[in-house]
Parts: sequence; structure tokens; C-alpha cells
Amino acid sequence: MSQAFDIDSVVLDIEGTTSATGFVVDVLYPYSRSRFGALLSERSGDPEVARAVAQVRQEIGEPDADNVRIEKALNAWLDEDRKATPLKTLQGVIWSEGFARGDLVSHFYDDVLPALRAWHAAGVRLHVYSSGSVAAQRAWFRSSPEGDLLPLVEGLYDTENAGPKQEAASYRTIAEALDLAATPDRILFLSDRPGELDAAREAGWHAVGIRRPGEPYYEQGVGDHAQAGTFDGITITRSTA
Ligand SMILES: CSCCC(=O)C(=O)COP(=O)(O)O
Ligand SMILES: [Mg+2]
Repeated sequence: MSQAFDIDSVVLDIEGTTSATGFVVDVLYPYSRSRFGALLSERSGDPEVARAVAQVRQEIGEPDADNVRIEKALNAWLDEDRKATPLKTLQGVIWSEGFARGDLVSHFYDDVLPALRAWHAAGVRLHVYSSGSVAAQRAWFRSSPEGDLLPLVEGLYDTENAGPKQEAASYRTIAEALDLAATPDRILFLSDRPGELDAAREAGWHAVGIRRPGEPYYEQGVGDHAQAGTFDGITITRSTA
């Protein structure tokens, strides 16, 4: 079904929405898993690594956990696809370097880049809100199969600078950052996960569930939210009146 919106900003989820979960799980996850050990042993002095390690220790309730125990916890979270903030921070460090080195190139569904370019050309502001860290998001958009897409994107939000994706307060934080706290209905959120769509709607945003065959949430659906199978079915304009 086709959807039309006259809004100011689109906020994009990545995994399952712009991009395939299979790529994240089959390519990015093993890439990070095989590098956690070296990161923990060789880079423990990096402030970002140290901060994430402290968060892991706190989350597992073991203030003295050594690197072996930290790596075990990270791998267990990977196995259960738990989107824990310190896991995402450390993955972001590893993936950013992998993208910069040319080991990794990001994935976008075929309908996504034409739509993002059209919406951007129409003056619509584009932002990202993903469980993947801001560093990972930046590398992801910079290293696409069609080159650097970062110029299309204005704001990057994750569970650290905005909060958990299933809580309305996180969407209110983002609306404030976009200068749209008083008019949250000028924001459209696109995601595959019903809990995220619920939270965005509770914050006053428009929300459309993206249902792509083969994605984990395809069968479950998106509850009573508007839905689209691809970005082709979503028309967005931004009137300034
Ligand atoms: C470039 S982000 C990598 C994907 C990832 O790790 C992730 O957790 C994405 O989750 P999302 O919130 O975008 O569904
Ligand atoms: Mg998602």
C-alpha cells in the first residue's frame, strides 16, 4: 500500500529496514567476534574501550572480570543478538576500522538509496536511529556500495545518546535534538520492529513498519501500524508552510 507524508524529518532504523539482518549477522557479527580478544588485550587504554569494558563489568555484575570473562560475555550477547550498549560500542570500534581498511562494505536494499536521494533532494531531513553505535552508523553510511552517503544524513542517534529504542523518552530526546519537540508529528520513523514503532508513536511521531520478506519480523508483522514492503511505496514531501 502506498503512504504519503508531508513532514520535516525521516528517522531510519538500519537492520531490517534499510539493510538486511542477514548481512549484519553473517558478515559483521563474525568480523567483530574474531577481533574482540585483540581489542581487549591491546587497546584497553583507549577511552572508548575502557568505558565499554566498565559497562560490561557493571552489566554482568562482576567488577573484577578479566578480559577472558569480558570476551565470553560479549560472545554470549552476540549469540542471543542482545543489543547491549557496550557490545555495540566495541563492535563500532572494530567495524569502523574494518570499513576504513576496505575489509567491509555496507549493505542497503535496492529500493533504499534511490528513495533516500529523492527525499533528500525534496528537502526532507534524514537521520538514523539504530542500536548500532554512532561510530558504526557513520562508517556504514560512509562505506556503501555506492560510495559515501554521509552527506545525505544529518543526525545519528544510538542507545547511548538517545536511549533504548523501545522507550518513548528516547524518541522525545531525538525530537528535541531535531528542534521538533513541539511538533513531533513532523517526524516519520521507519523500522521493522513493532516495539520501536509503538514507542515512536507514543512520542507523537508518525511511524511506518517496514516488512521485508525474509527479515526476522516479517511474519510477526507490525501490529496496527501503517506498513510498507519497500521504501518505493512511501512518498515524502516537506512543505515549509
Ligand atoms: C551499522 S549498525 C550495525 C547493525 C547493528 O549492530 C544493529 O544492532 C542494528 O540494529 P537496528 O537498531 O538498526 O535494528
Ligand atoms: Mg531494526
